[in-house]
Amino acid sequence: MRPDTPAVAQSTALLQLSQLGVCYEGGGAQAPRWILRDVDLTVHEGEFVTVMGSSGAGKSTLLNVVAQTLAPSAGRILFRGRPVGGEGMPAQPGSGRQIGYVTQDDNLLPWRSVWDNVMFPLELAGKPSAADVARVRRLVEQVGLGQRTGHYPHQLSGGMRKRASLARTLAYNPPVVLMDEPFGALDAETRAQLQADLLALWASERKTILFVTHDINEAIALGDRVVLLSGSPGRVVLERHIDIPRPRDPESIFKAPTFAGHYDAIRACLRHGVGA
Ligand SMILES: Nc1ncnc2c1ncn2[C@@H]1O[C@H](COP(=O)(O)OP(=O)(O)OP(=O)(O)O)[C@@H](O)[C@H]1O
Repeated sequence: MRPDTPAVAQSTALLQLSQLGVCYEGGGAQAPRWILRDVDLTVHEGEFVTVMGSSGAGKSTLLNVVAQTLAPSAGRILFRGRPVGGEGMPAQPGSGRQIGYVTQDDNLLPWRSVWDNVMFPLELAGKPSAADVARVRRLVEQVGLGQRTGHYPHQLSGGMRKRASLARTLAYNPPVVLMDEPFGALDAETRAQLQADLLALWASERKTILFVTHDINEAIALGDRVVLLSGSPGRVVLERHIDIPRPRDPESIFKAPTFAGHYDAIRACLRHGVGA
């Protein structure tokens, strides 16, 4: 298999969101407000989907619903054909092994070393097996923290903290990984390196990824498909298949012959809120 290639054929629907809606109760005299409405989205096994949309379009809300930290007000989510929250599905992310969530904040425990942070979800689930420990050791190497396992979060750079957070999420081997602007606060060089490392991990770990970003270059460089939320309430207004061959180099993605077409279509849609 070529590196940086979706490991599983993208034909099996892993996640199916249909007619999904989220309505927040208004405080005091304020009326309830629909944030998302009629969101239909199918994510396939092994697919890397990047999610874009203007600020407040409901991207984090969408991830929260998929992660089950927030119950939808309408519609439903199927995971491998079964309703999320049903039998065999975890009640919360982290308590089961289906959906991992890398939030905007890394949420590393300051009193635990890198190794102990990464091992934490496995410890919560019981005594980690020798195979688990070996797997985590490999993961920590893969994210480039092999020499930092004894360091504490305050001794790490921003990029290293993101790497530790990613390794911790992958430690319990969830088939789906949700990532909410994980690289937003990093400098360009660190960001490009993390993007490349994430693509390599995605290929080797066979994950299905939903990745929120504000950066069009990042969305194109990483995604098999870019999904754009817009409107009030938010809904999917664009789904654009990214045909740029893999392996991709995020730093030079703009050199790909079809890059400009993708970029312009996404930017136009971000500006005007209609599908291109
Ligand atoms: N608990 C809540 N109660 C009421 N409104 C909320 C709540 N959480 C989020 N919202 C509102 O829902 C809308 C969508 O928020 P969300 O964080 O999903 O947007 P986003 O697209 O991720 O934005 P950003 O790009 O700025 O992170 C916003 O208007 C926000 O104020």
